[in-house]
Amino acid sequence: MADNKVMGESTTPPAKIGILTVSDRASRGQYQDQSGPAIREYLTEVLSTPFEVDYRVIPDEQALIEETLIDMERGGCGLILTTGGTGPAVRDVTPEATERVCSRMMPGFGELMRKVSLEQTPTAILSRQTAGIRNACLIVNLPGKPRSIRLCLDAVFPAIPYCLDLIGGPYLEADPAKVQVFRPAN
Ligand SMILES: Nc1ncnc2c1ncn2[C@@H]1O[C@H](COP(=O)(O)OP(=O)(O)OP(=O)(O)O)[C@@H](O)[C@H]1O
Ligand SMILES: Nc1nc2c(c(=O)[nH]1)N[C@H]1C(S)=C(S)[C@@H](COP(=O)(O)O)O[C@H]1N2
Repeated sequence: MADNKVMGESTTPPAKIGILTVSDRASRGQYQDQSGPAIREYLTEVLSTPFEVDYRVIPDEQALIEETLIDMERGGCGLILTTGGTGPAVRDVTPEATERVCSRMMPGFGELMRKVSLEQTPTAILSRQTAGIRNACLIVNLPGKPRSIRLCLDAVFPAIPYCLDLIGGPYLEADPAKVQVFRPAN
């Protein structure tokens, strides 16, 4: 029994998680990206299963966002968290890129993040953040503001491991003291 557990643990590869910062200015080095590192810090804090990160910073160019999401998914990412480019400005195109590469959308993620964000700031209504599924990969948009990252992830993270189970993605467990993930008993 114990041997099986050790064998199982040693053969399960770490989950691969993409962190994609979409920001013209961060990609040009005009300011340092804080939102991507905030996502990585959050994952490190809450996840109790091993994971590795594919982190990239790119400008708000729809074709490039699509190519990068596809490349991350083909590279084995089972979860991709984007930040930035969800607003109404002309160059904000992350939701469009997400929709283009996904076969199915998961609108509940954006709805819940906007709900909790609106409790803190009225400008949350301006985020068009969404989520969707490409093959066995879940893509979730977060707003660009560094302070939005923890709030939004605290709201939707409980749903992410079970969603990944259902689409054949990587198995994730979280520290229950940090995030209570929900999985039905059967
Ligand atoms: N990834 C980030 N890292 C650090 N600060 C950020 C980041 N994204 C946004 N911000 C901060 O939030 C402010 C407003 O965010 P907003 O979403 O409007 O960014 P933006 O102006 O669209 O970014 P960009 O022009 O670089 O694409 C920015 O001026 C910046 O101070
Ligand atoms: N939690 C939270 N959500 C938020 C914000 C915020 O500060 N906190 N900023 C809003 C603002 S001002 C904008 S314009 C939109 C889109 O931001 P983005 O284009 O950087 O994704 O997210 C909104 N959602």
